[in-house]
Amino acid sequence: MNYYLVAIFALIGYVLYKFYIYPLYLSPLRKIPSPSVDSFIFGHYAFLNNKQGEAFAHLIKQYGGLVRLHAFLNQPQLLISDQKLVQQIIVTHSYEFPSYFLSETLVKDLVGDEGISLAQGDVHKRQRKIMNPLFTFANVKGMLPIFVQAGHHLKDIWIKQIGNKKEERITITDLIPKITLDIIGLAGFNYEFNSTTSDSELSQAYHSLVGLKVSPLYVILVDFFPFLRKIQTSSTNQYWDSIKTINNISEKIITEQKNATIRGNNFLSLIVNANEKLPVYEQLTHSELHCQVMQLLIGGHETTSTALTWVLYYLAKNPDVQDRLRKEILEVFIDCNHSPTFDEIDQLKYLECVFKEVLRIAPPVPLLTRYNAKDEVMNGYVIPKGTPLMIPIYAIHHDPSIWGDDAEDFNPSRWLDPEIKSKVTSSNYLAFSAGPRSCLGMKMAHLEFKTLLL
Ligand code: HEM
Repeated sequence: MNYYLVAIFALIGYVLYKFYIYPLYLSPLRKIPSPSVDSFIFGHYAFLNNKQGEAFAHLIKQYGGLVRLHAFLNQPQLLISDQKLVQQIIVTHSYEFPSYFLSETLVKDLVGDEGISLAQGDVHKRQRKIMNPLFTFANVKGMLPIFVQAGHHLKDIWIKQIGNKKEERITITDLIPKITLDIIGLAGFNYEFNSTTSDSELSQAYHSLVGLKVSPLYVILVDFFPFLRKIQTSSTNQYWDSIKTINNISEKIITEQKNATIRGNNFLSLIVNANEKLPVYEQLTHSELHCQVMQLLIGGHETTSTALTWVLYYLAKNPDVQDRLRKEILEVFIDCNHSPTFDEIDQLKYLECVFKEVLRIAPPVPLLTRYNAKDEVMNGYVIPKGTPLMIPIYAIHHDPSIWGDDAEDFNPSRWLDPEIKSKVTSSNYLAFSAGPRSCLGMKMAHLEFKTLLL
């Protein structure tokens, strides 16, 4: 009996030490400024769960560029907005700060564990060396007809909705993700989702996967207890069925591209072509290629769709910006039926400002997460290896010390202001991140966004 009691006390003592005493009173991180912890179990989670971007902005203002926060069971994390540290983490010493995922298990299920965003160190360098030269404007220019056609399609559907039903309001949030999914299908791997008219098998599987409602607690617990995903429920069945369908179709797409005698100008074809010319030890393996399909699908459509949705919101709220943009576009495109060329789109300087401004005020990726692979010293504090590090893009993009007192306003003209231009760096404008892990599809997003707005 006494042994049981000792065991129970030892367990309670261990839990108290690991999840309360050590993180809050003994860890070297305790010296870093932090708001008081309001929940023994959830740390700062309740506070951060609500409007996270604004909560981070508030913390930075109050505590500075390096702030300690506590996640579930008080596990410490750092919020880093100090520009020198941001530069070190994502640009100069990027490979010493690998990506951190709240649930690596779920991410691996979803995109596979060999795609570029999960690859680390030398594997990432090798994958990036192959893929980087393919995501250029030269290749993206060839995709312009896909963007133009998608833009016309979107316009036709909206005109029909407004015209027939005489509606004053139409819902735009349903259609934009469908259009960007269709675009990445064609530009990414010559696959027709046709998601505005009918749901293809892949589109159904993809939507059923991303539409799954998963509680944040489940996301955390699944890394500790991966078997939770194997318990048969309607949600886990839907989860595995969708993953299986996506994997089967990705496999079919890759096999088709590999066997094709004439290859197109989509990213997968370009990758397969480049890959074949490399010595075997440098090539992407079959399963690495397989993972890139899901990678492009996820990276390449949710983000652009979010940016397009926000820009339409801000244009609706700011008719003066809308008028100025329309005027600029009409000056270049006198004939509405003329198909825009890359050079014409490139002339539209105010459109460029609108693009940059919407990604500043509403960045589709509002937070970058990393951890330090070895012990570090940051601003004089010792950071034990393995500490989760968060770079709050949204909060940095709303910092008045960089963007001025109107940081909260949608003001594309700020990008014409030489003072603001001189302050913008790769450590404070992070819509596409920066350094070796910066967005691979930035140029595509750029041209796709602008073409759809025309
Ligand atoms: C407005 C649109 C987009 C935004 C704001 C955006 C933003 C980002 C950001 C911030 C990252 C870095 C993530 C991190 O380090 O954790 C990233 C990575 C990535 N993006 Fe994008 N993205 C966009 C569109 C696209 C498109 C269209 C594609 C594909 C065609 C794409 C493919 C990727 C890939 C493959 C990575 C991983 C790169 C690596 O780890 O080396 N993105 N994106």
